[in-house]
Amino acid sequence: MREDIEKYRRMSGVKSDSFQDLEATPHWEAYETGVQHYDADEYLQAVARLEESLSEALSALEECRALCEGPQEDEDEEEKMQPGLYEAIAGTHYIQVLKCRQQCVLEIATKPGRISATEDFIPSHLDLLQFAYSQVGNQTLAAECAASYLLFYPTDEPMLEKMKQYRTELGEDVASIEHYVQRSLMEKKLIYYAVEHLGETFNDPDLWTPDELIPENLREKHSLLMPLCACFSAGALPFEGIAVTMDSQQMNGSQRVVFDRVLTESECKDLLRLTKAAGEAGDGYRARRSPHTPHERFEGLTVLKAVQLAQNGDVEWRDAKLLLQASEKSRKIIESYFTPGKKLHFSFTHLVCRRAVDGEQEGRMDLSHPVHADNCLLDPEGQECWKEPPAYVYRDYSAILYLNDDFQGGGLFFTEMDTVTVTAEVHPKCGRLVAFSSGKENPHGVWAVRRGRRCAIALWYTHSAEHAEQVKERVWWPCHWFSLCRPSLEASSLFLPCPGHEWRAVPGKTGIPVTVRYSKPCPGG
Ligand SMILES: O=C(O)CCC(=O)C(=O)O
Ligand SMILES: [Fe+2]
Repeated sequence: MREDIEKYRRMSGVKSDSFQDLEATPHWEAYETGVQHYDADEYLQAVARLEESLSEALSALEECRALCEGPQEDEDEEEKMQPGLYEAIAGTHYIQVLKCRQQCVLEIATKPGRISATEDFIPSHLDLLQFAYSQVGNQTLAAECAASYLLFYPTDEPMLEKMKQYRTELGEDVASIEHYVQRSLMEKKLIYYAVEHLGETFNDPDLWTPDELIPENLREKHSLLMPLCACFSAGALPFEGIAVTMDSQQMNGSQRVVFDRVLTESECKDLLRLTKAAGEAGDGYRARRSPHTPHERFEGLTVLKAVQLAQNGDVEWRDAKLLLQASEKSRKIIESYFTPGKKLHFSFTHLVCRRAVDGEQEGRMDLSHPVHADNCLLDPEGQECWKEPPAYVYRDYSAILYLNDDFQGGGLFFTEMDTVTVTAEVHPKCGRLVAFSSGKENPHGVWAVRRGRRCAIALWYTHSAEHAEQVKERVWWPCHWFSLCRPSLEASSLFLPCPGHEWRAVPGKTGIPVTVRYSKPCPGG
């Protein structure tokens, strides 16, 4: 259904107000139209709608807070110790009321029908309003919004800078936000006291809570929830000959990059040979059509399947090995470029081809892959991307390593959150690796493949060891397949020996096997 809506949205003459959200609440309705006006540089309309949204949101918040009074249900109650009188009053009742009040901000920041909240909902209103007011020449109100924003983030440099410019024109009316912030801080203080001394737990819904207020042993956990600030500079790459062809700036976005010469022509040829097996025996969609469009056939092969095929003698070992090497090489490049010092695990690896179905290309309006983000559900009207299932929310970085260019169409493109304003395009070719963060900052899609077959290795990475790709971690690969053995692979206790070859693990100091010895090299090794 989402794809259908996206298709209608692309049709000429269809406007955003042709779609009506029957579940919208007053503040959400105002917020979404406010943001749309803001994005269209219509600042006068934007301020009106965002002011309305802010005031509706604050009154929805009051209503929600009022409902926190009265008996509380505690899901964990059974497991807790029976409270004494003091704990009963302080912990079981009062702290529960405070926690409930604190959670209200999540309730109002969650769009009806969604399960996750928009981060920083109230402060982001102030940020947008501050800019919009300054654009319409109302410096006094812009200053008020900046001052209100600073109540949440008192050390925010860009806002402090703006504040300096506005200072002379500053009005006094920041009272409602000041009250909101002060009251919330008092509540947090009490809750964190209960967390430290009464064994309470608390998921702080706000990003702006000052560190000093959070007990030291909880700080790191809180900061993990903060948005990741990735490093944009290329730095030295661990592989020679690889070039950065386009960076975020050249691609008009953030956390986007294109590398060339990651594979040689002959490596592409070998991997394309493997894709033939993907068509015949892969774990894509076999003879069925693409999951995205009936005009294309989609073939896929996972790493585990490639190994199984190699074991059965259906594909060459060295081609299966090349698939693994190429994915590891890409992982290293991307880790060193975007997150130096912070481990990126494989989340999923798929060798995929999209083939135009003969005779069905006339008047195609569809895309080979509709516009989407890789770790959240895009909501173009709301200019949001919901990090909730069925999206793969744990994916942090995405990459596509292209194998060929002998087809028509099939370009990768990035858009704004509206899914229609194209900001950058990447033309696939052998050895070209495009990588980008998997979130809402990078909506992307693939133009229809109108002729021929477009093949690539699609790669997704995660920081979360918990969500690391099971296949690669389960398979014990021969060490000589890599120039450097991967600790995560070495530490694995299951492995898949090459047929007829003996494998032996040599325990390291910690008892974890660190080396793999084998009696004879694997075929193709
Ligand atoms: O093949 C491409 O260029 C992009 C594919 C993609 O975005 C995806 O599979 O999520
Ligand atoms: Fe994608």
